Amino acid sequence: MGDVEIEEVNGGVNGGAEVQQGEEGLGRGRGEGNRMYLVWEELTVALPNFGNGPTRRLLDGVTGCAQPGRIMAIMGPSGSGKSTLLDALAGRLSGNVVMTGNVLLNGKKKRLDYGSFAYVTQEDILLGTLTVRETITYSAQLRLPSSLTRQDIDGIVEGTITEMGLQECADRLIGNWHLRGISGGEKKRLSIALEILTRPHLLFLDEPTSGLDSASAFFVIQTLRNVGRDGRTIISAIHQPSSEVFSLFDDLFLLSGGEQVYFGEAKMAAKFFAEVGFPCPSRRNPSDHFLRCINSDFDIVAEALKGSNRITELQNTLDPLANLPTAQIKTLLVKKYRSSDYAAKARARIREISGIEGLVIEKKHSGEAKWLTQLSTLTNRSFVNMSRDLGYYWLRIAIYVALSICVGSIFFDVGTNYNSILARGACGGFISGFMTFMSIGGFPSFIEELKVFYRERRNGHYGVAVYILSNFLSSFPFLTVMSLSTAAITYYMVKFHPGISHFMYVSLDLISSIATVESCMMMIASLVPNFMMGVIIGAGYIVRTVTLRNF
Ligand SMILES: Nc1ncnc2c1ncn2[C@@H]1O[C@H](COP(=O)(O)OP(=O)(O)OP(=O)(O)O)[C@@H](O)[C@H]1O
Repeated sequence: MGDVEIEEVNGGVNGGAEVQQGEEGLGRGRGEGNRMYLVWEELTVALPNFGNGPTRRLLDGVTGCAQPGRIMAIMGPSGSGKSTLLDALAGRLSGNVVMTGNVLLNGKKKRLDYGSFAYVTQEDILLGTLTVRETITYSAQLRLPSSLTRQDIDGIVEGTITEMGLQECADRLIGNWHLRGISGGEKKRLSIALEILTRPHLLFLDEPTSGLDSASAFFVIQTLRNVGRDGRTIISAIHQPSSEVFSLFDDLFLLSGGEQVYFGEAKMAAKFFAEVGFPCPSRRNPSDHFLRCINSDFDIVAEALKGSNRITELQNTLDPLANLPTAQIKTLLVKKYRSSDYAAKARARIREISGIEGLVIEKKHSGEAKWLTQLSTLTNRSFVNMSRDLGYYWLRIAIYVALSICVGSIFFDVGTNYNSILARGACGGFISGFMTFMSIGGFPSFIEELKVFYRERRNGHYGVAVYILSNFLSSFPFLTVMSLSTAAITYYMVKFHPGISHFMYVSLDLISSIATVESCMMMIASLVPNFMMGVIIGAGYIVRTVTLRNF
């Protein structure tokens, strides 16, 4: 695939001009500003087994580097450690693994801050109740500088929609458990669009083409390549790209079982394989060939099937791989690579990059949108999500109304004499208790929103405080409607007589009317998960800091 075609497509994206205009608005010209050189040396990630057998190495002393203006593919069979490598570089490893080795950013051993890079995860974590355009617009409002006008932001949003080929589905809902929405491939492209929106200087992508057809995969990687040309550093784990897609990558990092099989220029990988004795047949996709050489997961099956007609037939087509188990091929490749010119070249490149100093690592756009803008955007987004998600509040409101009618019927016109005091107390206790416990009904939707919060927080889109406050504000109208409707119905059924002078009646009636009481209870119930989340995140920070210091 030649560069001519790439230029043509690039020029054809009319949104590109708008994005460029937006970027100038951000004060970033082509190739200017924050350049990120990333080096990793002897990186090992181990999973301690705490007494039950040996420690498992998920990555085994891998070394490589990524440069601005270049796009790197991390390839390998399933389970070879691609996501683990991305997580290790981005400082996102989970707490149960131990990392050793160096990760240098612009020559310094430095942990990547929230907001200094973007990460597109393998799983698409989105709010299903929003449309594609709304999702990108809210994200732009949250992160782009408040100094940009509404038209500038709209221009950037439309440009990104066009770049990712999302025009057709721009006004369709993403979809959730009760709404059929956009396809898996469209969700994937939307996830990428959200992260390239602000043109991050360092971008990690975990399998950005999974679920995409070959044409979409080509356009997505081509867009990333165009983004990279502006001096951005792009690292992407990828599963078996087509030969056209493979040709778009500048560098290749090949992993198998956590071991480094190759690191260097992507176009030289085929030459390396040929030199070791495994040339890529002329009509085979090079990435297919590499993976077939190093995927040893099915050696046992192949051994068991040896001799059968089918496998012999298959073996003939696979020549020269036919007579060697892939575990041996992999070991040979790993050994040969270490002593090869490609490894020497890579080491020289790494030494050169490690010496680069003095480049400032600034945060991406975090904090560039004003706190108040973030608060109003998040509140607005959360309110729209709550009002469109049946499970968040509407189902509960319906249940509360039905319940108030039932309870009101039981205690209908219970009277105001001495004997009704206990009945009124029971009614109040039942309603307030039920309302409090039913708040758990909103949890599944809340958890979905929480996942989006985690993704955005880890990419530095906004802070914890602004999220908690926005969540509280957006839920306020629903809690009020819920409490007042329940109170009003029960109130009417039980028949409150405000003229009665007996203090006991008045106070018990007040409880049974519950407007104030459950409002408070519901608010507390809504605040508790938020508060607990704050505590968990705080504890996470402390544990993470202590763990990192230990390395
Ligand atoms: N935190 C962890 N705890 C336990 N095992 C882990 C952890 N992280 C990764 N692994 C294991 O390490 C191996 C490599 O996982 P990883 O997700 O990096 O592979 P991958 O190459 O990205 O695979 P795929 O292409 O299927 O996504 C897997 O066997 C996985 O189970």
